[in-house]
Amino acid sequence: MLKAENLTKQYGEHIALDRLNLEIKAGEVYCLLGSNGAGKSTTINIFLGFIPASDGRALIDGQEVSVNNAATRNMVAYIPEIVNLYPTLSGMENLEYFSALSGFRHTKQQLQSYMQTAGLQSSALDNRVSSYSKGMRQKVGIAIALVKKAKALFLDEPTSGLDPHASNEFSQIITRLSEQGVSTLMATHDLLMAKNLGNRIGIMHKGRLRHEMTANEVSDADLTKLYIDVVKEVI
Ligand SMILES: Nc1ncnc2c1ncn2[C@@H]1O[C@H](COP(=O)(O)OP(=O)(O)OP(=O)(O)O)[C@@H](O)[C@H]1O
Repeated sequence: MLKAENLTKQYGEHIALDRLNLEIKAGEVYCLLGSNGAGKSTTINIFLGFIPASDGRALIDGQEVSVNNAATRNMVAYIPEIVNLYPTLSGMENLEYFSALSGFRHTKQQLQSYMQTAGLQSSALDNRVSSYSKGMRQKVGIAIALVKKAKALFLDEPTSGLDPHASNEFSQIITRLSEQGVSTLMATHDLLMAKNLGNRIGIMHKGRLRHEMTANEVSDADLTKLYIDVVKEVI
């Protein structure tokens, strides 16, 4: 579903992403770990078509991503740490707006049911987004992904700053979406979350993917050690 082939991003002399090769199947949750500046957001931003690759290719469902490719953009949803919504509109109005922007027309009832699936309490639907917590904004982000029928989800440190309950709720929703075949690429600093939510884990350092593993082949302690060894360049 998602494929990176020798994906490279260079800023002048600086190589932010160095020949990344990655494949994520339908329904798979892939967690990218790595210290600040490792290249995680760069990878996500290229897949989203926000920035062009300097070399190599990013493919979504066999189609090559480019900054102007509306076809790949329509297949994806993006949830960053703080979901960008219109603060003076309500959650429902935001959902309605983003739904229309993606070319979908839904009844109010359908939109409400997407919000419900995303876990947003019905009493908050008509409140202005400026009053929403981080977790509530993310639920609207999930509802937008549902409305778009996104095939791939890109998450950039989505649970950073969420309380454990909100973070757990978020994981449950991602798991449900993955069971429905949605592929997820998530950048995170949360090793425990990567282990619990991810099917596969990659550790990046200085633009390169240094280690890849399936989540259930590694213990929490081993993952921590591996991570530290990679970022300290012991291995
Ligand atoms: N617009 C830019 N111009 C120059 N260098 C950039 C630009 N954007 C990113 N970089 C560099 O690219 C490298 C990778 O950055 P990236 O944001 O992908 O890292 P990251 O793994 O997401 O880090 P973090 O965990 O801090 O979000 C870093 O060295 C960063 O300084």
